[in-house]
Amino acid sequence: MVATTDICDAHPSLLKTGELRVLLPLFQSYGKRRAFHGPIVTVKVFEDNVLVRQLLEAAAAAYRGKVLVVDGGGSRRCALLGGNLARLAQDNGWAGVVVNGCVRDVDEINGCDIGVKALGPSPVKSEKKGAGLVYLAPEPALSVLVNTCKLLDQQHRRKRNNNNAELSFKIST
Ligand SMILES: O=C([O-])CC(=O)C(=O)O
Ligand SMILES: [Mg+2]
Repeated sequence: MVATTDICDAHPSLLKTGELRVLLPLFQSYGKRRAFHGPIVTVKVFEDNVLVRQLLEAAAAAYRGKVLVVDGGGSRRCALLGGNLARLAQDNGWAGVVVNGCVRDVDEINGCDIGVKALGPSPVKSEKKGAGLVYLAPEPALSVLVNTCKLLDQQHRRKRNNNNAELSFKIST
């Protein structure tokens, strides 16, 4: 595994242009893997984790080794991932999950052989209405290293700019 520090040192120009960006040190580590990496799949939700479950339980070969980025808008009012979802992620071969939001069942998540980064714990479960968006990566070859370093935003931005890559999954309330 390449250290994220070494990636930053090797690419100062990319850091300047913003093509290489690092996570702010806001994330806590959960799960057995503190460091993990992989191409990302991004789901955007707000206080509702139905789409997160749909992705993690899909058992699709295409998701093996990938990192699920859950853009939960930074809400700390409820959890978007818990022990059951973390176990699904592990069993279906995801490398890890990054949650811009909270997790619950922390002891159960810590028993899973995946990496999870999240803002913190919340014991409160989320809504179950199924609102949100899933973004598919237009460049599946673009990998990310998730430790303290992220190419995630870059990929996320490209996806936002590419309408074809944005799949409206299900919006029903
Ligand atoms: O059901 C949820 O919202 C999250 C949860 O507790 C789990 O994954 O175990
Ligand atoms: Mg639970």
